[in-house]
Amino acid sequence: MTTGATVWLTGLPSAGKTTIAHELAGLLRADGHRVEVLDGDEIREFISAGLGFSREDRHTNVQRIGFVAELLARNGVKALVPVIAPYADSRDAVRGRHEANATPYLEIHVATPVEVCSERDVKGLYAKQAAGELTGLTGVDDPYEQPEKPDLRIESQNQTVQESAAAVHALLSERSLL
Ligand SMILES: Nc1ncnc2c1ncn2[C@@H]1O[C@H](COP(=O)(O)OS(=O)(=O)O)[C@@H](OP(=O)(O)O)[C@H]1O
Ligand SMILES: Nc1ncnc2c1ncn2[C@@H]1O[C@H](COP(=O)(O)OP(=O)(O)O)[C@@H](O)[C@H]1O
Repeated sequence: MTTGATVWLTGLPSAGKTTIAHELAGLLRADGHRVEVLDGDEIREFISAGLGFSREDRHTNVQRIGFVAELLARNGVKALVPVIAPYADSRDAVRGRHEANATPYLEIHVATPVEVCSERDVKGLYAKQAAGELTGLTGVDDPYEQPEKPDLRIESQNQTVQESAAAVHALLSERSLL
C-alpha cells in the first residue's frame, strides 16, 4: 500500500488553497496515488452543516475535518485539505491527532497577502465585507493566526499555480511520502 498523508493548506480566503490542492491532486493521481480533496465548502454542506464562522464553530469544523483526513491518511490516501483553519490551537490539535496515530501530516501555509486575496476575491466575500454586507471575514475583521513553523510557506502571488503545486509535491518527495 502507498503511504498516506494529510496535507493541510491553511490561509486566507482566495489565497489559493483550493486551486493548489486540485493541481496537486492531478499530479499525485498521475503517479498512481489515491487522493481525496476535503473541500471546505463541501464539508460545510454535509458533515459540518449548521456550523457558522464563530471561533467555536470554526474549531469544531476543523476538528471534524482533521478526524476524517487522519482516517483517510492512515489508510493510504493522500488527504488534501484546503481549509482556512485560522486558529493555531485548532491546527495543533489536528497535528497532535496525526502524531498520536503516527500518521504523516504536513502543514502548508498559503501565505498570500490579504491585499492580493481581496483583489482576487474569488467568491466576492471581500467586496461584501467592504460593503457592510458581511462581518467576521478571516484576515479582515476576524483573526487569522499565522502558522509559526509550517512545513512549507507558499507565496502564491509570486508563482504560477503549477509552481506552487510542484513545491508541495517536492516536499512530499523529500519527506519520503511518495
Ligand atoms: N466570514 C467568513 N470568513 C471566512 N470564510 C468565509 C466566511 N463566510 C464564508 N466563508 C467561506 O467559507 C469557506 C469555507 O471556510 P472554511 O471551512 O475553510 O473555514 S474555517 O476553517 O472553518 O474557518 C471559505 O472558503 P475559501 O474562500 O475557499 O477559503 C469562504 O469562502
Ligand atoms: N500560485 C497560485 N496558486 C494558487 N492560486 C493562484 C496562484 N496564482 C494565482 N492564483 C489564483 O488565485 C485564486 C485562488 O482561489 P482559490 O484557490 O479558490 O482560493 P482559496 O481556496 O484559498 O479560497 C484562483 O483564481 C487562482 O487561479
